[in-house]
Amino acid sequence: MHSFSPLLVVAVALIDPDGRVLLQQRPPGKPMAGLWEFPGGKIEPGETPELALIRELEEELGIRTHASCLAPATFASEALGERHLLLLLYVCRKWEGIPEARHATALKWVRPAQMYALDMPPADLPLIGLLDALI
Ligand SMILES: Nc1nc2c([nH]c(=O)n2[C@H]2C[C@H](O)[C@@H](COP(=O)(O)OP(=O)(O)OP(=O)(O)O)O2)c(=O)[nH]1
Repeated sequence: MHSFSPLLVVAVALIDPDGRVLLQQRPPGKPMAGLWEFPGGKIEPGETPELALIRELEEELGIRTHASCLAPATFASEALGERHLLLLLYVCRKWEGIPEARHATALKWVRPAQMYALDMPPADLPLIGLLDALI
């Protein structure tokens, strides 16, 4: 029987009071370098999605949030080389600290409609319209 072992990734749309969303640019040397993505990363064994996201936000942006501030929004399902990516997208409007690019090349606050003009990973493209309707 074929065994399905997806790559589980958790990511978040941080939304500011003006309805803009934070994107970060993937650094050189990583797959999909230069593309604009939602902050997040792989869920490590034993982690819940929420704890993985809280950890990634601290590591990547130096901000702190709480599981109760993370609302499940939608997901992406996409072939990724030999693997299959399942990306769980949360939204978050409440955090502590000011995001700084600790891993990314750059950060950018954008409205969902502006995302169509940016290079984003293929899995993210179906998420843009959903975010636009949600915010
Ligand atoms: N964070 C994030 N990853 C995305 C998005 N869209 C998308 O296809 N991905 C893919 C890219 C990667 O294959 C995977 C995330 O893995 P990663 O390597 O960036 O995560 P990580 O922070 O755990 O990285 P590392 O420790 O392995 O370097 O998900 C997105 O919007 N945000």
